[in-house]
Parts: sequence; structure tokens; C-alpha cells
Amino acid sequence: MTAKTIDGKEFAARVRSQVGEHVARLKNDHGITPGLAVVLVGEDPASQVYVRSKGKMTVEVGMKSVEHKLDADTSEADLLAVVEQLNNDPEIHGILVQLPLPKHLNEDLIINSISPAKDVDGFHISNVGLLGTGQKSMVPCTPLGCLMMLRDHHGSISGMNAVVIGRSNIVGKPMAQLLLNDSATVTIAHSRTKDLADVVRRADIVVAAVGRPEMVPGDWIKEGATVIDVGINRLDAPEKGEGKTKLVGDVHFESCAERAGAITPVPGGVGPMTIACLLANTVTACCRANGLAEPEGLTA
Ligand SMILES: NC(=O)C1=CN([C@@H]2O[C@H](COP(=O)(O)OP(=O)(O)OC[C@H]3O[C@@H](n4cnc5c(N)ncnc54)[C@H](OP(=O)(O)O)[C@@H]3O)[C@@H](O)[C@H]2O)C=CC1
Ligand SMILES: Nc1nc(=O)c2c([nH]1)NC[C@@H]1CN(c3ccc(C(=O)N[C@@H](CCC(=O)O)C(=O)O)cc3)C=[N+]21
Repeated sequence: MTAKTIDGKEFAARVRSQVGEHVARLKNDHGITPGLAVVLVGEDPASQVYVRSKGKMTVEVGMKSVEHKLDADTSEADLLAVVEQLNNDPEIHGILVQLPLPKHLNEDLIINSISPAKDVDGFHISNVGLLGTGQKSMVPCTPLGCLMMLRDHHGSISGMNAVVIGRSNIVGKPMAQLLLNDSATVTIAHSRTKDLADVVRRADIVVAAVGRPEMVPGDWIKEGATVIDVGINRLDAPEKGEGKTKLVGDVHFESCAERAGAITPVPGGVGPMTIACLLANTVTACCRANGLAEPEGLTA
């Protein structure tokens, strides 16, 4: 079997155009412009890539975009003050604090200082709890993007065997929760999992969120399975020229594509969907803040 490549770039463009329509309606009918604030502390290169394309796309869909770039040695008190100011700013509906934060800052403390209603990353403890109990919440963008692609491809994933490789709070765990809420049978694998190959071989859906370049080989993939590759790994690519780099995922694309039924590429898969879902979450947050009907199809 040769897999269908799920075009995340194209899917994300569709989601963004839906978001754009909602933004236009909010402006025309209610005089409201959704606003998204991104806070970046220090200069993590992966984060910078993300912040750059995010800012561009926020403006493209007609939303207000605010960026706070703080020095790597910013104190916890100063960062908390920035978050507090954004919490109280009526023109800001979504707040994202870029992770990872420099070591001297307590990530949990900072994340939980964001107003849950503005927590468009869905990382605040009350959003995590709401998602875990199947209540309306802000849903983390990367897992939400993965879920949208799975629903689009399969219609329903009810009863399917899903394996999530990785158990981080930002990807693996919320991904497993969303799959479970859609009635998949979910296994979460991690670095202590025994016989990972055999675990993955049972999966109808494989979501790889490990952070290890091309770790999942094709011979782990059940014939016809759907493979969602969350990994973003930047490698040196001397074959492209001196000093050049390339992005690869956590799955070995060519060999997995030979066995899978469908697969997401890197780049152009989950990454663009993450940003589209961030914009979708900001519109959702804005509608909720104003007591307006929220967009359909853009939430879990
Ligand atoms: N496309 C996008 O929008 C996004 C992409 N990413 C990418 O997704 C990947 C994962 O990110 P994130 O969840 O933050 O990463 P973390 O490093 O926080 O988590 C990685 C997880 O993978 C597990 N793991 C590590 N090695 C192995 C192994 N050999 N076998 C099985 N499991 C293993 C770890 O297990 P343990 O818990 O036991 O240590 C851990 O649970 C990265 O490549 C990241 O760049 C992240 C966010 C957004
Ligand atoms: N609070 C917080 N929320 C996040 O969601 C968050 C974060 N911190 N820290 C960093 C990770 C990483 N992340 C990416 C999002 C999009 C792409 C993306 O669009 N990637 C493009 C490629 C971009 C390129 O060419 O470099 C693609 O896959 O096609 C990548 C990575 C969000 N993260």
C-alpha cells in the first residue's frame, strides 16, 4: 500500500479561511476584533520560527497580533506582571507564553497565571481538568490539529486502536485525551514502554510525538494505518549545501508511507495545523468572552 499524504498545509489554509470569515463577522456585526498576544522569553530558535509565522497568519486572518519579547534573564515577577496586564486587557482574547521557558522560571506557575478563558494553548490546569472530564475547554492546538485531520480522513475514529508515542503535557497527554473522548481505544507509549514496535504494530492510528528524528520505522506500521507525525526535528543537511538544514519528523516518512494508509508529512503536516488551531482557539475565546455563539467545526 502507498499512503495518501494528508496535506496539513492545505487543510490549515482552509481552517484559517474559516477563521477569517468569523473574524470578519465579529467585526461587522459586533465591532469586535479578536486579539492574540504571544510572549517569548529568550531566544529558543524553534520558538522563534513558530512565533514568526504565527504573527504573520494572525494578521492575515484579520486579528490583532501583539508580541512581547523579553530578555532571557527576565525575572518571574516581571513575566507575571506582563501576563497580568494581558489578562486585564479587553482587546486581548488569547495569550500564549512560548515554551520552553528559561530554566530559572517556573513553567507551571506562569502557565497557571494566565486567565483560563484566554489560555489558547489549553495548558492551564483548569483547561486540562475540563478536557479530562469531557467538559468545554480550551483544547491544546497541536492535538486539536491532529484530531481535525483524523476526523476529516476517517469520519469517525470510534473503536479504532490508537497509539500515542510520547506523554508530554503539551502533546502526548492531551492527544490521548482527545482520542479517548472520540471513543478510540488509546495506548500511551513513552521511553519506558516495553516492546514499542509490537505496541505500534497493533495501532490503526499512530501519533508520534517523541522528539527523535525518524525514530519510527516503516516495519512498525500496520498495513493501512494512519500515521500522524508531530515531530519537528531540525537536522544538518550538507547535501543541500554548506550550513543548510532540513526538517524531519519523528517517523521515517518513506518507509512508513509504504505501509500506511495515510500519513502526514514534515514539514507541511501537523505544524501548519497547530498555528491554524491557535487562531481558531483565539476566535473561540473571543466569542465566549463576549457571550456570542462560537464557530462550529473549529473546536473539539
Ligand atoms: N508540530 C507541532 O506543532 C509541534 C511539534 N512538536 C514536536 O513534537 C515532538 C514532541 O514534543 P514534546 O511532546 O514537547 O516533547 P517532550 O520531549 O516533552 O516529550 C517527548 C516524549 O517522548 C517520549 N520518548 C522519548 N524517547 C522515547 C523513546 N525512545 N521511545 C518512546 N518514547 C520516547 C518521552 O518519554 P518519557 O516521558 O518517558 O521521557 C516523552 O514522553 C518534538 O519533536 C517537538 O518538536 C511539539 C509541539 C508542537
Ligand atoms: N506555548 C507553546 N505553544 C506551542 O504550541 C508551541 C510552543 N509553546 N513551543 C514550541 C512548539 C513548536 N510549535 C510549532 C508550531 C508550528 C510549527 C510549524 O508551523 N512548522 C512548519 C515548518 C516551519 C519551518 O519551516 O521551520 C511545518 O511543520 O510545516 C512548528 C512548531 C509550537 N509549539
